[in-house]
Amino acid sequence: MSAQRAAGSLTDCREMKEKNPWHTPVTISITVIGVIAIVALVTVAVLQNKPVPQKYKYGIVLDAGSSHTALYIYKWPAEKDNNTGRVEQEHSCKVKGKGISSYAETPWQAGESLTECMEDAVKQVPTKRHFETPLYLGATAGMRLLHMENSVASDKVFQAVEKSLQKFPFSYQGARMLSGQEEGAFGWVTVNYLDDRLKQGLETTGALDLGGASTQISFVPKNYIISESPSNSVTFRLYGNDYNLYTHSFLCYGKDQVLRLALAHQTKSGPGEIADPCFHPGYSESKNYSVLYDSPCVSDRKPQGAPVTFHHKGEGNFQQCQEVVKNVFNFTSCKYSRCSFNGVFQPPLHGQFGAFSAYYYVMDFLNLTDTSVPLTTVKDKLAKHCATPWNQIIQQHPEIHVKYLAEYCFSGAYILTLLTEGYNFTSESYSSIKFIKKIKGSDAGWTLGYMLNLTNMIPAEAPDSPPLPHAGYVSIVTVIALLIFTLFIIFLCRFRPSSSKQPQIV
Ligand SMILES: O=P(O)(O)OP(=O)(O)OP(=O)(O)OC[C@H]1O[C@@H](n2cnc3c(O)ncnc32)[C@H](O)[C@@H]1O
Ligand SMILES: [Ca+2]
Repeated sequence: MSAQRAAGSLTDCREMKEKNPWHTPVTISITVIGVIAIVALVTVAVLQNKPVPQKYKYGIVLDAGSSHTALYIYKWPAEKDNNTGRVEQEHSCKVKGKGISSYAETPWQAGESLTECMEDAVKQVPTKRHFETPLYLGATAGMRLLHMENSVASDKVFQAVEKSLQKFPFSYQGARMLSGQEEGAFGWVTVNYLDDRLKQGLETTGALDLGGASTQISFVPKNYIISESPSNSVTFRLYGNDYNLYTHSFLCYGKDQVLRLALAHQTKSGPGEIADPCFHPGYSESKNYSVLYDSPCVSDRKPQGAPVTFHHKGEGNFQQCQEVVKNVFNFTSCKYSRCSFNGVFQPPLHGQFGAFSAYYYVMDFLNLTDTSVPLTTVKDKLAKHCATPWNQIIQQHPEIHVKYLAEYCFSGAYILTLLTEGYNFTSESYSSIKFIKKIKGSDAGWTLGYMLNLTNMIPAEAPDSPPLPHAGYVSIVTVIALLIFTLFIIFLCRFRPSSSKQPQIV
């Protein structure tokens, strides 16, 4: 039946065409107008929704660390700063010289030291964006120690830095000291933001940061209540998910301060010579007692009647070095259900970890960033490195700073002891640590998390579902246009204007 009807209507259409050829002026005009209208509709839709060249906004953060200062420039799409655009690192600049806390006696030099990188930033950020680009400086453990030692001196350093930064055309937002808790938490935010774990609500990665003067551990424990030590708990609501983060910063447990602690332990009785298992055989340097003890981390341990200098000699014995390093930890007291060291609460480790800063520098130099290598092999490799004569080490690595070269054996031993004895990583869980420097082109560290927080760039609630993507939009408009076109042709075919039929009937 339906086939007959279809055949019938085809015949009708043919008959009509024979009687009323399609090329009458009216039909041609209507068809041309229809086609033009549809082409115009599709063109406008495509052009209107075509991605325009991206414009960016910028933000600058200065990381005033204990050993040095670094400047980071971040950028994000200008139209999407309502929490949907991705923030990424555009540029970084390493300030020449030491950290700002080292200018306690000449504070103006702390401000001066930042000039070169700031001038670089002026060139990197497009001029028309300068005035709206926020500029932050955050100081970490070096300034915390200076503040403890001499708060007047630390205030003067901040004033000098502030004066220097305000001279630049950016939107200066202040220079301040971060608490250890903030440093740990923002490092965790950075790592998980860059990995897209927060937006997607995926299981988060813990963050391990090893600086020169302090070290941080931050992770979300599994089914473990942190409330027994509220100072270690930070709660966040990000993209609609709640996070209860454990974080702790150990002041004086950065790699430079621990080296002082370890040396101080070996110079208890103030000898003129120290045979140090953590330095290479053949290493021999004359060092100053007052320089070694010039830090609140060790100042109370200075031996009475010590000579002015001591002779620091390398022995190159990894096992003995580990024993020396263990002495800087206190494992005896713990008033909580469980502790890491020095009586600090720590819940059981959970999940994957990203280890950055000195963790990366040291393990990268030692070729030990591959954590699929068993811990025993790591220790064997480190033992070999420590036993290598100093003159051979210098010859093999002429391009590396001698101070760093001399300390890799010690630093490697410290890192392994901190991870295993300090934080309780086992041979199995050690493989859950990834030694990282950058994630998708941005440096791992607290600065990005700090800026995201201060600019409210991570919303507490998940943003509304994104609008239709460009391709989807164009496809839908094209399909609708084709449908209209088809209906139009059918209409032309079947319902011709009666005025053109009339004369034929007559
Ligand atoms: O977090 P704080 O404690 O304030 O310190 P920082 O921010 O200055 O610390 P960094 O992470 O920059 O560096 C950590 C340590 O690594 C050292 N360091 C930097 N680059 C290194 C490299 O290439 N090899 C070895 N050590 C390096 C540096 O001197 C510090 O002692
Ligand atoms: Ca740091």
